[in-house]
Amino acid sequence: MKKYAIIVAGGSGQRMQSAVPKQFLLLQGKPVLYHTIAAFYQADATTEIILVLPVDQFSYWETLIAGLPAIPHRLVAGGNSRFQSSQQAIQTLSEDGMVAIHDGVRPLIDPALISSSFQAASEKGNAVLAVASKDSVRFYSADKKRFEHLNRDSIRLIQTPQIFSVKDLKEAFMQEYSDDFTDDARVVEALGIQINLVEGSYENIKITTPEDLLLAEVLMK
Ligand SMILES: Nc1ccn([C@@H]2O[C@H](COP(=O)(O)OP(=O)(O)OP(=O)(O)O)[C@@H](O)[C@H]2O)c(=O)n1
Ligand SMILES: C[C@](O)(CO)[C@H](O)COP(=O)(O)O
Repeated sequence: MKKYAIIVAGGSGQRMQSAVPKQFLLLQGKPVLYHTIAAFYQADATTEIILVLPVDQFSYWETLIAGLPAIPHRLVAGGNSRFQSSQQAIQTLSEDGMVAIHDGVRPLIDPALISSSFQAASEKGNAVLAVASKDSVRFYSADKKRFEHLNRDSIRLIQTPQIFSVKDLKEAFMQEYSDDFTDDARVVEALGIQINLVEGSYENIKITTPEDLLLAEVLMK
């Protein structure tokens, strides 16, 4: 089975507010993004890795990785939204197979979890990583105009990678954009396809705000 990994890193990192785009910040002396693609390469070196970056960051990225062990990958230009960034990469897929879409800023993904998730996706049609909430949860009731308690056992926090067939992704990303397309699973689900959640990892954090980088540095040791 042909495997692809689309690593989306086309965002602008507004919540991080760093001078250097967050995907290029260093963890253990290497760019966040390098750790991320290395995990997919380590999971299976035959996976075709597609890296989505803003086009004006292509040359900076090439400079950054020049002295590091080479990991084969190709670059695709990102779009204005995460949906568009995934879409641009999906349009370049030429063979049937399974595709893991993963946030470039989740560098702590475990290669073993990547492999087991590809296996789950090939058996069930798709696989989306998720973890239970460790905190109590409330949701806003627009009717009652207040936050109400929710049983946390009924909640899952969604992570990446999210793995689908090339066929389902190509069809899903022909749909018109909707505001609730906050992840690729929601786009595929909008076709009427059931999403198969698999156990993610609390270490698979997304580097979103400055304290996440400190945590990632500790977890990586
Ligand atoms: N137009 C976009 C927006 C986001 N992403 C990617 O989607 C992942 C998750 O998004 P997030 O953490 O929100 O990154 P940013 O959009 O960069 O951050 P922010 O929302 O704080 O601006 C990131 O790897 C980000 O680069 C992308 O490829 N293209
Ligand atoms: C895809 C994602 O990481 C799943 O948790 C998340 O939805 C990305 O959201 P963001 O607003 O782009 O950070």
